Amino acid sequence: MSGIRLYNTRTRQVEALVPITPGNLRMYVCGPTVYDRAHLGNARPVVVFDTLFRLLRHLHGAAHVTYVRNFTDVDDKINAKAAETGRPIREITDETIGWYHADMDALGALRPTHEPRATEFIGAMIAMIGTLIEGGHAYEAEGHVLFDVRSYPGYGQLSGRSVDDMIAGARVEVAPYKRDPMDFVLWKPSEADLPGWDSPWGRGRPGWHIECSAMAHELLGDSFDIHGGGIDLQFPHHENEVAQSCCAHPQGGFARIWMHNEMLLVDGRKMSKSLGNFFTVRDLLDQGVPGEVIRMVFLSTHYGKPMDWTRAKAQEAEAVLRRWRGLVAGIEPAPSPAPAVLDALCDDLNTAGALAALHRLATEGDVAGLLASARLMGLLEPAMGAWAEAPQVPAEVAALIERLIAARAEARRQRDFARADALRDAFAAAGVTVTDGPEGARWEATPTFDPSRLEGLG
Ligand SMILES: Nc1ncnc2c1ncn2[C@@H]1O[C@H](COP(=O)(O)OP(=O)(O)OP(=O)(O)O)[C@@H](O)[C@H]1O
Ligand SMILES: [Zn+2]
Repeated sequence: MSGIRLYNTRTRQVEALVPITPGNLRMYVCGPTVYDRAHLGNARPVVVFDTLFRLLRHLHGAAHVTYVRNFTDVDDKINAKAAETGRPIREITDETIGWYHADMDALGALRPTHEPRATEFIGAMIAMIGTLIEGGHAYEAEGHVLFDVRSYPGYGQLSGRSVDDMIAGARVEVAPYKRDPMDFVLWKPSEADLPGWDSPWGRGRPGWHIECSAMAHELLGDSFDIHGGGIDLQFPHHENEVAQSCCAHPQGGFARIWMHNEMLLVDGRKMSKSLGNFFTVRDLLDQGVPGEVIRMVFLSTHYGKPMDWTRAKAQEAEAVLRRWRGLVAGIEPAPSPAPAVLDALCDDLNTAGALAALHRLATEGDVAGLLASARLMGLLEPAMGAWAEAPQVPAEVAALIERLIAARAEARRQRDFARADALRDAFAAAGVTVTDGPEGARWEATPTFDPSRLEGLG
């Protein structure tokens, strides 16, 4: 086997992944800012880097791979949400992290080795900013600390632009306290009503970029193997991370390989909160699209290509997964994944090629190989298959269930609890779960579905 090759945004070529420290592969991926449900675009890097994480664990052993994905839990968008809702920040961030875990678990994403919260690493950020000031790479002005981009000759290398081009092309915030318009904030003052920590520069809070540099350094060291995130973060976020980390720890190289996933688009534009053209992962799950289907749709396009979400893609993925789940029922997985699947994944994470290889295994009847290989990609896991076992409900039975749910609601309104309870018991006997929610009751047929138990109730 040839080992993993990955496209490195920094060098603009495909390179072999050779661990910096044998037996200790390290990956950092920028995680979410936690103030709202993740939209489907936010899930793309999760699935992409989870698939890479699984491949690395397979090749190097689970104990030899460290994957860090942070939570940005100090940010002006979070402050705005707290001001708007009157809720405590910690309550908002805790709730959002809970949602994030539930939604990404549903996509079959493994939890990273470490999920640091930025607020737990403020000390490391302050120390790093201090080092940058001492080294002549940052300066204090009007309670702010700014990074001096002209002090780092490598600035712009990751995104392939010169500082002067960036100034011309980017919307940079001009502020009187900046020496250069490209200089960016490491630390900013906090008014009394905003979260703040004591620092040598007064009570304040960190800028977004220093959060990732400090957490990556604390958990992974001066140099590590892979840094990932969406291509929308390449500039300025990742360019700034490189500048901060390489200037504070010049003995290290920070990230060796930079990997960027392309965007999930809606009508040709990036799905994003600011454009308002988004739907959440939870929306799809609530509509009955299984997490495994969402994962398969992502895997069917190479991470380096833009893609969109369509109903047709979801239906196609669902049909394939249903067929494969039928084929592997009761089968033990082969001891190892098929070489063709591994080769495709090692080739710059060619997930579309790997899925094509899965199709060939299915056609050739190698179901044990299909199962082992699919599981390497986070598909056909037993825990994710409940949806595929759910029986198909004929339209007239579905209509009967809807009528009975309405009848139960009516019985409750009439305080006819005997009738309401009889209907509840009948649903249970028929293997239909009914969940009451804010938008009314939702129902689902379970594997023990037996519509005959509903006869004579309507
Ligand atoms: N449309 C998209 N397609 C793919 N990845 C995306 C998309 N939008 C955001 N991401 C990625 O999601 C991850 C989490 O980002 P974050 O929580 O900062 O959201 P965001 O970029 O602020 O989203 P938005 O732009 O909608 O506000 C990042 O790696 C980012 O690159
Ligand atoms: Zn980051």
